[in-house]
Parts: sequence; structure tokens; C-alpha cells
Amino acid sequence: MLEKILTHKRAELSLRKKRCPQSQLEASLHLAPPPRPFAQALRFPGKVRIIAEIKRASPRGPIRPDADPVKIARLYQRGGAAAVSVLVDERFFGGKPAFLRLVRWEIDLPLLYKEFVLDPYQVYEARLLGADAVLLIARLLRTEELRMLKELAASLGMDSLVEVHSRDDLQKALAVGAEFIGINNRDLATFRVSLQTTRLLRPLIPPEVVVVSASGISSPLALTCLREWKVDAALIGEALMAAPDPEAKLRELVTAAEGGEGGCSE
Ligand SMILES: O=P(O)(O)OC[C@@H](O)[C@@H](O)c1c[nH]c2ccccc12
Repeated sequence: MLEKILTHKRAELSLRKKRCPQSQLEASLHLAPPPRPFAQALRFPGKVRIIAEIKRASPRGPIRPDADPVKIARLYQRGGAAAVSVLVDERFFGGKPAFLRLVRWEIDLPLLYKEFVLDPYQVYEARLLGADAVLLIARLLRTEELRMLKELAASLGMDSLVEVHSRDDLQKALAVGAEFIGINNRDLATFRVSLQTTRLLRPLIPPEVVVVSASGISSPLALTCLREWKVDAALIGEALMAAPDPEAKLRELVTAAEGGEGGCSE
């Protein structure tokens, strides 16, 4: 599946570059709303902050296919999210780049451009749409590519959330000096999810790095564990998007993330 996504993404990119060349994106950057700090908005020792994700579908199928991204963004802001992640991939995740621009007008929270970023073109696009951070998946990029994209994002005022799933990925992230790391509990090739990925990789990350745990987080108990493991933030998509009342679900999770009762029994 991952190969299929990447093949499609490369074809899509070459088409989009023809329609709107990178030079045009670069020339329009002055029109973008100014970038805001993303990673630092998540630092709250003793608490886990929540990055709520707007995700209408996943490669496994539809989640909330007709969801209005603007309405969901408003619910997320009201429900206590610290930041919002917007899926922009259309083919596999039901997103659209335009969602990010619409959400940027609607709410004040920092925004993450959630995409399979392979090319500088996408980093310029992210900024033009109003993103404050971009996702860079270590597994998909060589160390030098990762470094180059991270530096480009920084030069445009954005943070890079470097996503890791293994020790090899983490080594790459640390080699490029990532100060913002996302541990993906889901293996992108097999879709298997385990919170243990966070438990195992967290201690290998230096304390000054802002750490996010992503994927498969759906219960107050999971948040209690993440708090015990000293993770700064949890990135949550499906559990919120699939809930009958996403705002109520978010409030329930925020309460646990800020220090509810009970210990982690994982
Ligand atoms: O819906 P979940 O299980 O809460 O997961 C959210 C997020 O972690 C997931 O959407 C994700 C993590 N890394 C990605 C890379 C590309 C696309 C999507 C993702």
C-alpha cells in the first residue's frame, strides 16, 4: 500500500508542477498568512496536549466522508485541541490542500500540513496555504533529503514534525537535528498499530525535543500512559472523526490528557 501511495503521489506531483510551477508558488509566498510557532505550543510539562486531525478517510476506507473541514475545525477548537492537523492527500485520505486554507481562516490554532512530503514543492505549498508545520516521514526520505526539506521549512518559518516508527528512522531524525519528533504507532507498510512503539522509542529521544505520539490513540487510558511516558502531545484522527460527537469525544480525551485519575497498565 505504501508503494502505491508513493507512486500515485509522484505522478500527482509532476502533474501539479506542470499546472502551477514552483516558481509561481514561490512568487506568491508574500500572500500567505504569517507562520506561528507550532512545536512550542505543545510544551506543557506534566500534561499531554492534543493535536486533532481532520481526516475524512484512510486507505482502509471512509471514516466521515462528507465531513465539512471548517465545521470540524471549529469543534476541535471548542473542544480544547492545542493544534490541528489537516490531511491534504485526496486519493487515499479524502483531503484537499484547500481544506488547510479554509481552516486557517476559521480558527486560531497552529496547523500541520499532513501529507506525504517528497519534494520542496509541497513545502512551498504548505506555507502558501497557511501551514505552521509540515510532516516529514523519515522512512520515505534519505537523510540528506530530510535535512534539505527541514531546512527549507525552517527558512519559511515552519516547524518540521519528523515522523519515526523505528530506531533507524529515529537515527535519521536525530542526525538532522530534529527538535520536533512524531512517533507513529502505526507501521505505514502493514497498518498494524501498537502504543508500545511510543513506549520503546520515547526514552531514546533527548529531553529537549518536543515529542508527539501518533495513531491508534482512542481512549482516556492511552492518554494516561502517554502522560506517564512523558510525551508532549498526542495526534488523534480517527477516534475523533468516527465519533458521533467529535467535540464531546475530544473533551473526554483532553480531560485524561491533562491529568485524570488512574495509572497506565500497559
Ligand atoms: O487516525 P489515527 O489512528 O488517530 O491516526 C492519526 C495520524 O497519526 C495518521 O493519520 C497518520 C500518521 N502518519 C501519517 C502519515 C500520512 C498520513 C496519515 C498519517
